[in-house]
Amino acid sequence: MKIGIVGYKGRMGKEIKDLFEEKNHEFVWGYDKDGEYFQEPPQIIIDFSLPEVFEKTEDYVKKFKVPLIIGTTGLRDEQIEALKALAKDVPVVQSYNFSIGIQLFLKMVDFLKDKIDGWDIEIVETHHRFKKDKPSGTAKMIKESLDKDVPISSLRLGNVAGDHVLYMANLGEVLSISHRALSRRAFAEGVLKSAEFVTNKKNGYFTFTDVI
Ligand SMILES: NC(=O)C1=CN([C@@H]2O[C@H](COP(=O)(O)OP(=O)(O)OC[C@H]3O[C@@H](n4cnc5c(N)ncnc54)[C@H](OP(=O)(O)O)[C@@H]3O)[C@@H](O)[C@H]2O)C=CC1
Ligand SMILES: O=C(O)C1=N[C@H](C(=O)O)C[C@H](O)C1
Repeated sequence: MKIGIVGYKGRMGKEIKDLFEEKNHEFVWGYDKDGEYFQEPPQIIIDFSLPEVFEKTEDYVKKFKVPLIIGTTGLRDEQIEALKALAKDVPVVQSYNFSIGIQLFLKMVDFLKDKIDGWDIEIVETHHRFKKDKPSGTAKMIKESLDKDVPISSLRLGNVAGDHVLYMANLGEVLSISHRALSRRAFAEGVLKSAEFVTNKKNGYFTFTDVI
């Protein structure tokens, strides 16, 4: 397929471009801080950028009338609503984490959440020093799936691709679930799966849970 990437010069943008090209897809369009790269219209747009770029992405998706895969974190409630409105016309896949491991993590949380009443529960996330948002989108997803107001601690260290740990403790024991992305490739592979998933869809709002 012919792909377009918003944030194509960024860490995730480059990883996604490399993976798709390895799989014989073609990068034909991009948007980044210094403007537009245009070779030909894309058949899909992938956005890994910043919340402030969202309205540009929305305009381009409408212009090209193509599916959108969006992994940008820190989106505001009204931007999520705008995505749902967009999904009436084109397929949209939105997730704050495109790794398979975090999907399994969320399933474990779902299994545990009604069995840990009265336990101390905390989330710790660690990311590279360049990450702009805090806490991570994934930590927020984990908190949301617990249905509890749990504290999140954020560490910004070196070049860590993405670590999330959920700690649960009573007076006698500590239980934890931990996920470590060893590189950004894990997220890019989830994006590729999502792109394949939307090819036969006309419209609809999906998360990565729907994809796998
Ligand atoms: N859902 C998931 O699985 C994952 C989500 N993410 C999320 O993806 C997003 C991108 O992460 P990452 O690739 O590390 O970030 P980067 O900062 O490396 O990439 C973002 C890109 O967007 C560019 N940019 C900045 N401002 C603008 C602007 N106004 N208009 C257009 N482009 C702009 C940046 O340019 P410049 O560098 O010059 O500022 C950069 O090239 C983040 O929200 C992150 O949390 C990351 C990994 C996985
Ligand atoms: O910015 C990153 O790098 C990451 N962001 C996502 C998040 O905020 O949860 C996903 C992943 O952990 C990497």
